[in-house]
Amino acid sequence: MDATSATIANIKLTQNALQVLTATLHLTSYLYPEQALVYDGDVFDYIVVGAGSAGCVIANRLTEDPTSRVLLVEAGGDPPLESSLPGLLPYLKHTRDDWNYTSVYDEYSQQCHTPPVDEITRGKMLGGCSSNNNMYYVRANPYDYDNWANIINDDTWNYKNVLPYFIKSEKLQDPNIWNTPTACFHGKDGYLGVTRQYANVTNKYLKAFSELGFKIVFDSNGNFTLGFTEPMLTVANGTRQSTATAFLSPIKNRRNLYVLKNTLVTKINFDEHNNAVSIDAIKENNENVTIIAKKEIIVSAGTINSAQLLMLSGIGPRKHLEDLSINVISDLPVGENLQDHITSISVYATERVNNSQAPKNPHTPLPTVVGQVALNKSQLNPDYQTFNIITDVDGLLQFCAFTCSFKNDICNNFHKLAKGREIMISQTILLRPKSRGRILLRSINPYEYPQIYTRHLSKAVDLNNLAAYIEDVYRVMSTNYFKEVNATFFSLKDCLSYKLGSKDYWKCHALCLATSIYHYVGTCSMGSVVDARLRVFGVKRLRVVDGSVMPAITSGNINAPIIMMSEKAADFIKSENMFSN
Ligand SMILES: Cc1cc2nc3c(=O)[nH]c(=O)nc-3n(C[C@H](O)[C@H](O)[C@H](O)COP(=O)(O)OP(=O)(O)OC[C@H]3O[C@@H](n4cnc5c(N)ncnc54)[C@H](O)[C@@H]3O)c2cc1C
Repeated sequence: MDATSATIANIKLTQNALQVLTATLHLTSYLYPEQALVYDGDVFDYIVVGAGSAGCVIANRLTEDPTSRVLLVEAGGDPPLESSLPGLLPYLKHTRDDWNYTSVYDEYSQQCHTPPVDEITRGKMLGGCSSNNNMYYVRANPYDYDNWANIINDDTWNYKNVLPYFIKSEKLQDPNIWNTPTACFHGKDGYLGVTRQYANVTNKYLKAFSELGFKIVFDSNGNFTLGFTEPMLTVANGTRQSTATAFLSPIKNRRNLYVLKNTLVTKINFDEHNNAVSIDAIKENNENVTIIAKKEIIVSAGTINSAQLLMLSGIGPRKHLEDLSINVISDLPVGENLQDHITSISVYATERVNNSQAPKNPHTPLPTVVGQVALNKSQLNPDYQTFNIITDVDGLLQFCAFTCSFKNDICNNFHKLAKGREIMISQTILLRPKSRGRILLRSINPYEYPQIYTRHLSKAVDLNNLAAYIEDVYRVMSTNYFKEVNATFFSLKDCLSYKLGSKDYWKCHALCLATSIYHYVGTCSMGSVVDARLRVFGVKRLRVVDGSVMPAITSGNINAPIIMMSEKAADFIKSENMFSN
């Protein structure tokens, strides 16, 4: 068996062992709300569909009013132990807590992967993708929110109006940032625990990037974010702060909160005035139920599933719905405008190390150096982001073979070169892609996965930019530290028909080692599917609140922005329903 196949087999063994442990000992269930007893015809004030990053926040905030009965329905169950422990992150992919979607084959963008399609990991559990994401806490740039305000021609979402909601959600646990001028950008009374990483091993890499002229910033979520630093994380007290842990655990005994797990919502029903009045769902015992919402239904099923559920319910492009004999309630471009952040991987070996190291601490993610870079030095918003993970040969192999599913020959070659060296896995992320994908239903069966056309790098400008950005990071090879340790850059055999360092080489490299970082947004965009208060056009009492409503992807990781949006949406819902009963 080659090194790559052996690594995959080991990961699968460990995954199985962890899943059996969690399932038989119910190791995590005490942390989360109990399964609610809900029956056909039951009535609630609000129904929230999907307990992911957004849904948990909404359910928390709506149940602050003790007179509101809120039902939160989730297709998955409680997050397993390996979700709580940040260091066990690599074991979460391809489990029963992952929707395990794949994209439609595009003959172009995933040719160095096995299989040659996007594997689209999505959390299927309380907390959704916040329970299996990489935990980077990034608010993005003021430019992003001012851009949203321009696109929708409404100041509701400009930076000035969103900043208070980032602060509201946050519980920053970092004594150093509290003593800096950027403290005013942070919150201490929110639910979401946030810490900054401190790892000595990153110092020499930070020094190398600063030698290239990049600023070293201390607080990556302050007012000036361009430069290099160690990341902020949704980790506190050694535990992942998914929205399930942060927003549901502390309120699990609220009497007006009902959480129905392992239940798939299959349709939203409307009355003759186009009011959303109830949901159809299939419970874990396969019982079909219809549950009534007196005030509102909030769809927070994520960028893929919210689009699917709306279309199954008659909200979507008329022609597509009619082709499937779905009665059209509102003709809207649901499923279009799919956006994502694509990264390309570069690998550098630095100093010689003894790779037979002690087991890693399960409470901490791997040390990382993060950069946000604008090629044009007068620009204030970044063109690319780079996560440089410091690891060893085993970490590299796991990342290459399992996390990214690159082909065996690529990973085996990396393995050969990496033995006995410290490794920097550099992910370079195209922050504002021009390529757009879309989602279409495959059938009217709610269990059948939709067709996901990611269309990554389908616009030539995206590949050109990505190639330029990895070339920019490659300059690190010229720094003192990289020279001192005789660093090696792992060039790709598949691209060596081009001269290493040429534009064509970088394009070939960028395309081959391109992989999604799972930041799917945009399929129920503000301005085209929902209004600025996230109400679905053409119907009443129905809102979408999750990543799908972003009109343009933000220039950074999207979990913190989605939590911010949910905090803000909860205020919209409360204020609009204040006097209804
Ligand atoms: C592997 C990975 C790594 C990532 N890393 C980072 C990172 O480091 N930092 C960052 O900021 N972002 C990261 N992201 C992105 C970010 O976590 C997600 O974009 C965000 O969590 C999505 O939130 P959401 O509320 O839109 O949807 P989700 O969190 O996906 O929530 C949707 C929920 O709805 C449920 N659901 C769906 N359909 C139904 C239905 N019909 N009935 C009932 N329930 C349903 C789902 O099971 C899920 O729990 C990552 C994502 C992934 C997958």
